[in-house]
Amino acid sequence: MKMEVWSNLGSILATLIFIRSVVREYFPRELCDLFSKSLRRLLGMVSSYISVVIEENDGMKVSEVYEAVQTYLSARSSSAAERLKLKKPKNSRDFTFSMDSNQRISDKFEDIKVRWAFHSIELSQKTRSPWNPGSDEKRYYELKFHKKHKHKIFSEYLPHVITEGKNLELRSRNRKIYTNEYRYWTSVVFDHPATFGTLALETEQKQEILEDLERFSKAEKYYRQVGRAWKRGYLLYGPPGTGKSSMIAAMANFLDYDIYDLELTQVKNNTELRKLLVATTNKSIIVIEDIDCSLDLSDRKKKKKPEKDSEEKEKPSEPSKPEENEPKEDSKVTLSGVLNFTDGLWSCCGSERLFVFTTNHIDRLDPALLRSGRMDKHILLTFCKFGAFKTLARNYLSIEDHELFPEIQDLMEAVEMTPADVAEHLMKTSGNPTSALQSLIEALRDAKERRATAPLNGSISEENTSATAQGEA
Ligand SMILES: Nc1ncnc2c1ncn2[C@@H]1O[C@H](COP(=O)(O)OP(=O)(O)OP(=O)(O)O)[C@@H](O)[C@H]1O
Ligand SMILES: [Mg+2]
Repeated sequence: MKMEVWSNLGSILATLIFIRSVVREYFPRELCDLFSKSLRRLLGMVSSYISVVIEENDGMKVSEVYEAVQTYLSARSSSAAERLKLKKPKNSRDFTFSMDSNQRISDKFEDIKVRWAFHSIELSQKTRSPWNPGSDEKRYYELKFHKKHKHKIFSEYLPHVITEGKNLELRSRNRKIYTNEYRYWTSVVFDHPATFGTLALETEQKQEILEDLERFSKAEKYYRQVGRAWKRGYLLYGPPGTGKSSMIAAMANFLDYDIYDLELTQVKNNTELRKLLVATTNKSIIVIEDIDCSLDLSDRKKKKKPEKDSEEKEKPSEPSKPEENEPKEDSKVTLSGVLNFTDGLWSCCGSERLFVFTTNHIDRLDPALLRSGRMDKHILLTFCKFGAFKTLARNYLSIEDHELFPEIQDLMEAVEMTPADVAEHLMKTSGNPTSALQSLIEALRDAKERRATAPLNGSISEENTSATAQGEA
């Protein structure tokens, strides 16, 4: 009896599905949709399984969810599916597998078993999407699971699939460095070799920065819990050649983030700046190098206070709120525009982003940029100390120790030399560490001598010498 009911039901459903395909071919779209809806409702009533469909097209672009599901499943399908498609996406380092049409694979989440299927349907001229008339196929993934797991699938499994898929995508693609040309970002593959291993820093400072970055990258829940956008600001400051740009590259390599190198002088006004921000992706470092040079802070201050007598002009201007200084017309990038970019409501339109500003002159920055909470971490990169020198010696000369090290250590305590200049000496004679170290010692001795002969109140200018006496730079 039971068998009979099922077989009758089966033939009714088969008939309905057949009718639907006929309706699709010959009747208006509205009627097809209505019929499909009713059919789905009927199927839902008799089946204890639920199907979720994830379509490729989401209006005018490929759906992000579809892409994440595709990547997630491609990692699983290489072992589970019977027929696969092999491809190498444009932005990817590796070959990837994807399911072929009508292939199915199963997946397990905790103790729940689900089934995925991939479908590709040829579209007739009539049924092509108006958004994408060039596409002659409709592609979608179908997820099937038991009704009783509905809540867990929607609240935990699907978010897990999407996050995992996006992470896999990020890991397999080539990282990029973007720069802005007027209103748009253009990119090239980012393949900078700097890492925290090659960066010459005192061990404690390096450890602190690494821990900070690691904590940030794992703190999504924490940021949500405390009601803050998941972003962090770093201000790297110090003399030229101390490793600010190298550190940004090392950060990107450590976190596996893209870099957006924002050239503020190319941005017309605050509105363009906001558009550029909105166009950046998550998991990225947004960099403004030499912030003191990119933003004409002094000019803004002059604008605010029209006329002063000569005595007043000598005095340093009072720090003031950036909003007060904004020019009336939206004609250029202002400090408040930059602060809104990093801090304002728009800054939370993405997540997992670092904002890194660099400067050689922290004293020239507007206090509004420096106030606590704005740039979360201020990092001073300075002259090479012995700990940092040992990293350079290891990298450039492949040595851990040398009889000349004690003399170098003494000299470095008395003389300031940037890591860039130390590296120059170490590169001079490849394959002969002793003569490279001797060349460095000579330069350090020269600097020490200059300090001894320099007038007491005179300082050796940064521009004229690469190594200066401690405390006089
Ligand atoms: N701390 C460092 N560790 C390793 N290499 C360094 C370090 N600092 C500088 N260098 C070397 O010196 C070169 C210049 O360094 P970098 O461009 O990072 O300096 P910077 O602080 O950004 O200078 P600027 O202020 O002029 O932009 C790099 O190519 C790098 O090889
Ligand atoms: Mg630099």
